[in-house]
Amino acid sequence: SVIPADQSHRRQGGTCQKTKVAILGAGITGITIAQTLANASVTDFIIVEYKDEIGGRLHHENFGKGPDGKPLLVEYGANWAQGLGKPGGKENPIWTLEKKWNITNTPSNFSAILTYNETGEVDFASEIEEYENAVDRMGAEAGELLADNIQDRTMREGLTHVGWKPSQRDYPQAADAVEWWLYDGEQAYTPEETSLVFNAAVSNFTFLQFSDENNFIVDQRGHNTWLKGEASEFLAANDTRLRLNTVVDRLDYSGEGVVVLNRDGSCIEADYAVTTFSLGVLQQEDVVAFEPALPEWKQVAIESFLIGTYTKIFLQFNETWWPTDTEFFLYADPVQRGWYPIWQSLDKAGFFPGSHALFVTVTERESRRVERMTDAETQAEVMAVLRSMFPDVAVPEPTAFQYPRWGTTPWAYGSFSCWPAGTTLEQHQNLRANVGRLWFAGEHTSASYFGYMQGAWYEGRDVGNRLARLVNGLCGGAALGDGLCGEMVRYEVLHGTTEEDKYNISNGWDGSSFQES
Ligand SMILES: Cc1cc2nc3c(=O)[nH]c(=O)nc-3n(C[C@H](O)[C@H](O)[C@H](O)COP(=O)(O)OP(=O)(O)OC[C@H]3O[C@@H](n4cnc5c(N)ncnc54)[C@H](O)[C@@H]3O)c2cc1C
Repeated sequence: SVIPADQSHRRQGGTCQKTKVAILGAGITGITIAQTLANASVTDFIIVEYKDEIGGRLHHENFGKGPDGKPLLVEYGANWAQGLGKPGGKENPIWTLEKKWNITNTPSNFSAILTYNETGEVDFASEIEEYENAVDRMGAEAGELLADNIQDRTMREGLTHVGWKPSQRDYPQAADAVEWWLYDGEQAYTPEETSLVFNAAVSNFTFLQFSDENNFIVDQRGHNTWLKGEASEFLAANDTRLRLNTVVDRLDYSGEGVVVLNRDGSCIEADYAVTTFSLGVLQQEDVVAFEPALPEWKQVAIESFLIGTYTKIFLQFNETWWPTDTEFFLYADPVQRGWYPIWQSLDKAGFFPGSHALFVTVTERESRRVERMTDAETQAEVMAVLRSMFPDVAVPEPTAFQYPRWGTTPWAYGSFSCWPAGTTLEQHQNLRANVGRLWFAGEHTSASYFGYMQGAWYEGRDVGNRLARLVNGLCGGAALGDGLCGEMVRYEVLHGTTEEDKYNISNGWDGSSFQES
């Protein structure tokens, strides 16, 4: 029979360490929760982290050799501060922190782009303009759907409805490439798979509310430097409240608090626990076990939302043989949409001059495919594309070739979340809501900024504030979901938009499906 986590541990002779709040994960969300608690004088917390450092999906690796002979540090995870802010307007909190910790970065110029197909350079810049105009029209329509509580649609339908039909354009492959670059390349999913209302909204919150600027991080200390900086303001060096290299296996919330059982046999008994694990980790069967099993409304929410995979494939050469006066190269494959479409040169002023490096990005299905291939197999495909893009250049073999496999990384199982078509804000709220003393937070719980660093930061601050008020006994008589105090609202039964009496013959419904046989 299954022995409850805390008992099995006691039988091994251990005792659980007691704390008020167990923060599970030391990414942006976890560190921001701890900081918010510390600011509210709640210092009795423990942070448990799988990796050997703070940062989570702010994750870098060494690659090839930089001009100084040392390895180049490249970001496998978040690379752009997106939507910085306008003078006099609201600033993206992430941008504020990047500046505070002097993170080296450079503006990315998305209009510095050359376009290619299998025969070499071909100008299809007009497709970019056409797509961007369609997106403006689509955004206005999505706003009306939201305001009027009209049923959500897919992003594909939204684009079609305003006249963007890639397969009916003069050069469909080019239209596909442009659409992939500006949509899949941002959301890591296709327009067919994703929500019109909520993906239009997430784009507006970041790129209209803040600004449309994207700055690329090139800091050779690593992008996680700002987060480590923030942590250093409330954690001492070697602070025992930060447990690195510790994997959470099981969360038992059957009793008064939450028992966190770790793979190394240690355990923590907390008044409250908050998991900041990615949606990918939560969706994995048995990676983290919950005791008792999560309620139906929570499980359905976890199953409903999407975690995309976004793969940057890095290449380095002995020389820079590609044009140096641009930043991006967009490739329209004759057959396959999303086939090694967007290339970015790193050998540029402000990036890594003299590095002879560039990277190509793929998403979702193509990501899953390259993740299952060997480096050599992927390299052969990548080189074939480069050679068809640059037929007049004797393109040499790379001296270094490397890419992450986010879909199988055991502390992430994917890159960042996205909102599927066919669900509601209430369903998303169920992703956020606590289950008793077990809380949930992360970029995926952000309704307005999912997929972005700012989503993780805002959710961390919100849950940190709620937990601080609960621990400090400040939520007195607050009702469930009341403002910013106390537990979060949840929807145990999600109704569609169609009342039962509308399932009738005038709506084309064969009434017999609801009758007893
Ligand atoms: C490839 C890629 C590109 C991206 N590009 C951008 C970008 O350009 N701009 C942008 O704004 N955002 C970008 N993002 C998104 C951004 O990185 C995330 O939104 C943000 O970092 C998420 O922070 P988090 O704290 O919610 O989650 P995480 O960073 O995933 O933190 C969760 C932590 O939990 C830990 N953990 C997981 N399982 C366990 C376990 N069992 N036990 C203990 N610890 C565990 C993990 O190690 C991790 O440290 C990108 C992400 C990826 C992957």
